Amino acid sequence: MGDEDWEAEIIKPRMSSYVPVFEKDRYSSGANGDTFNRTLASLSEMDDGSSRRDHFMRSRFAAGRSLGNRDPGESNTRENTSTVGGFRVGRSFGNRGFSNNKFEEGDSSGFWRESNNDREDNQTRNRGFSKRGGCQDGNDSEASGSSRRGGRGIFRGCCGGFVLGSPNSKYEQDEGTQHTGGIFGSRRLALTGVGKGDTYQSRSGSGSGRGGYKGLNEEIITGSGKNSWKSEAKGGESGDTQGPKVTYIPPPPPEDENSIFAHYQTGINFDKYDAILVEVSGHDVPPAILTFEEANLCQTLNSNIAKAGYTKLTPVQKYSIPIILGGRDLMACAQTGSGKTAAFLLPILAHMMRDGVTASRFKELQEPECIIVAPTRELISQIYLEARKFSFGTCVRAVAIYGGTQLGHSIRQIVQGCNILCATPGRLMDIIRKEKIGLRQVKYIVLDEADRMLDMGFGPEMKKLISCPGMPSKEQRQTLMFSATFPEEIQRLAGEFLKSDYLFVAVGQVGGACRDVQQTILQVGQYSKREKLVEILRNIGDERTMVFVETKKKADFIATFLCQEKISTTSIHGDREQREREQALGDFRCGKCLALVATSVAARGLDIENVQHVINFDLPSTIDEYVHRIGRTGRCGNTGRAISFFDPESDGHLAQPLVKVLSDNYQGKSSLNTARFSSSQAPNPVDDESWD
Ligand SMILES: Nc1ncnc2c1ncn2[C@@H]1O[C@H](COP(=O)(O)OP(=O)(O)OP(=O)(O)O)[C@@H](O)[C@H]1O
Repeated sequence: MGDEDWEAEIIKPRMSSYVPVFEKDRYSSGANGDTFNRTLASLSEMDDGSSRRDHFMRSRFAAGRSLGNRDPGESNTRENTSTVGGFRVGRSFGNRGFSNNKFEEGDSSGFWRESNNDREDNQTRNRGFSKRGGCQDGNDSEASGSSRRGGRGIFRGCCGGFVLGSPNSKYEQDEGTQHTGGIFGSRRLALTGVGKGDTYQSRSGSGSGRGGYKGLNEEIITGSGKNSWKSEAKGGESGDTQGPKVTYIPPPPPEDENSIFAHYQTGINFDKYDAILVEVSGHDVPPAILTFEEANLCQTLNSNIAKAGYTKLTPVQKYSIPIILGGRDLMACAQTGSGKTAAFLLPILAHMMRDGVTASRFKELQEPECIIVAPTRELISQIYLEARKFSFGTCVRAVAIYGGTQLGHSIRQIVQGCNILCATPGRLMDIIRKEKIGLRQVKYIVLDEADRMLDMGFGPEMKKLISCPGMPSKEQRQTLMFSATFPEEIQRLAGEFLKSDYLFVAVGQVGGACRDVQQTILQVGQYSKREKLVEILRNIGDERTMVFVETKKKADFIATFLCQEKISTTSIHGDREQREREQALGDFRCGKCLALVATSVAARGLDIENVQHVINFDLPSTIDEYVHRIGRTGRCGNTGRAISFFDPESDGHLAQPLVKVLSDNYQGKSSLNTARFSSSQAPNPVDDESWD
């Protein structure tokens, strides 16, 4: 594609922008609280197209909020409170050029064009494959569809290598779908070659599988590792109906204080959070706090905060904590890695301490006061660990329940006492349906990554949850929704779930990428991606990298490929057993594997120390997903890098929003919240994934 073609591509109006409703008297604030009046970010500064879109989106937003019995016109008069600071504009677009976010090679498209000779490329690959050896012909039938998982045992015996049933070009096209026999045949090899021992074994004592793949005496009795929330919701794990029965019991997390409070350091840009503009929309906004002391938390909480290494609030915490302490419903949107979890956990815990809840294993029915729902098992697990950390030494007990683990284990965890229930949607509904918990005491519902849950089709389940028998009405409970992106559907949901006087906190640019992540886009054709990936990973050396691909099969394939290239790699995706997923994360966290190949299942929320790089081997189908993925690096003031392979053939629809995200990050506009990119027009990215 020539430059002209490229430009033609990027100006195609494929995505719409979004502006939350901040109209008159808008004033904004930096997270450090000095105030100034600011006129509405001038829409006229924007091009006509975006102004029109923004106008459109504002109407949508107003409509969404009116669902909660609001006067439909109210959104336009909604008070907006903020303080100032404004974005530090120091990342000068002019002076530093693209030093923070790179469009390499500076052609008019701004994208770096890799020299790309497909024929040469294919030849190279041919050589590569034959050199690697281990390639076997055919036998695709073993790989096919539903029999694949049952076939793991068969493949276990394979000695690895790729199965090639076709020339490379065909193979490349099919790698995600056709040759799983080869992929799974080589899975064991992949991780065996990589792992220097099996961390899982040492944790669980079960399974002889190497490097995360299913061991011979694997406990899981399932025809599928894919225990989607849907199957669970139908009783899939309960044993009541047909479906896989999962017996995996996750190893308990370490209980010593050092492990509970283990944390990584905030980065050099942590203090720059203060310069981020914060907007609060709604009436009677409580003033932001500037220090933890101002939150007036009890001594134990303060001590836990100190032990966790938190000395200073992040912007989302400065605003959200007083709002939640004030009993208000909240929707908060803040950049990835900026401390949203503590922003909701701390005030909830403070209330619980004040109200005096006590977990007791002697209660006949456990009735949690707080339910936290998030879309993925790993994220729930992480939130649970945070809850356990902050509630350390208190009478509050947090419990995590999620799919892919034995239902009985979840129930046993609950009956030992449960004040804060952290759950994936499928498992939660299963437990509720089985009447293993009572809902009458629920005072707080937190929907983390709420937009993702909607994307995944959890909307009806979320609605079911709030209308379950016994669940206090929204007037009787506090409902909190958090995310780093903010599509319009979520605003509609907010109208249903939240009280009509809820507050909306937007930190930085809604839907914007974390500014501490240097973004690079490389134009790489499908057939050159693997070579490019290896080249980059070799240059990266010892630094931890997450590689995102589009499909589960491709994740295995690429992980295997990298292992064969002697790059220690593991993979995580929805077709892996939960045990395998946890082992993969564990291996990556502890540095045993330097690369983690993942599908979007790992795009959200995961907080892994020292992930210095994210590589989008395949770009996701939506810009929101892109923002979440690259947010796995550059967390908590640390810097990170994201490199994305852009294939004009398949990623054309992302060109325009990518350009916008990158240029917004550069410019450090003070006109924040002026745009975001709707994911609604893009295909749903979750088809290939299971999320419970
Ligand atoms: N005030 C603070 N001081 C120091 N560290 C903090 C503070 N707040 C949060 N952190 C740490 O920053 C990291 C990121 O926090 P968290 O996972 O809550 O971010 P997030 O905003 O939820 O990210 P994402 O959007 O990706 O889910 C965590 O390791 C957390 O412990």
